[in-house]
Amino acid sequence: MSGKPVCISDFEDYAKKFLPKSVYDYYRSGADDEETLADNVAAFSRWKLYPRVLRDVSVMDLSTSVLGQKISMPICVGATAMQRMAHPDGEMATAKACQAMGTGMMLSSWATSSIEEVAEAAPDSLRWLQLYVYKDREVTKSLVKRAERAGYKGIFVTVDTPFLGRRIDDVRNKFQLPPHLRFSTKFQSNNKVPLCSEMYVRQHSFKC
Ligand SMILES: Cc1cc2nc3c(=O)[nH]c(=O)nc-3n(C[C@H](O)[C@H](O)[C@H](O)COP(=O)(O)O)c2cc1C
Repeated sequence: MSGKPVCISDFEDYAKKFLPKSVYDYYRSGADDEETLADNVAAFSRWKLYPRVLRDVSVMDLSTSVLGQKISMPICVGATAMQRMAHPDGEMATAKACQAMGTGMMLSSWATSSIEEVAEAAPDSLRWLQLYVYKDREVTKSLVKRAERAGYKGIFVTVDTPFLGRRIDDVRNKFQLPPHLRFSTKFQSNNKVPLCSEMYVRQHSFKC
């Protein structure tokens, strides 16, 4: 790659060159044999955009709405943990970019910038909070309250992590959050990837 990255594979090459190996591996890798990761990539490549010719494209509008909020295009940023490992501005920079582009961002429960820092950095951005349901319901409640106070417009409850998938690269690298960073939810006392089975509800159902 020469010059600035222009497509996703360029960004992957760029990240591989500049990030510490364990950080790059965390962002890149999937669980076990990475079959689901490969399936997801294949699924995206099955989407085709059909060109339509002889249409008036002098004015183009990709805007749509999600959960009642207008966004400039049908693309938002999903929850992705520990963004300050890649850049000191981390999640705050992502929120600013989403604000500039007029689209939404979901802040991870494993963010390295706090709910309030992200809101302050991009006050006009459309923000949601991704939430794991903690066994300690007071912890869960306080996260929801903080998000509400900081102007987040919704909560996305993640229920697929009562156990974390075994990411082989992370096991090999003994991955943990670099010592200069902290999990911003403050409910994690060390830099190890949260022990989901200890902290989070495992009997997710409509009855729990
Ligand atoms: C590096 C990385 C970190 C992620 N962190 C979170 C997270 O903290 N919380 C969460 O609910 N999902 C997390 N996800 C899952 C994504 O939000 C998303 O659901 C998943 O990557 C599938 O979407 P995709 O096919 O567009 O990548 C993460 C994914 C990646 C690749």
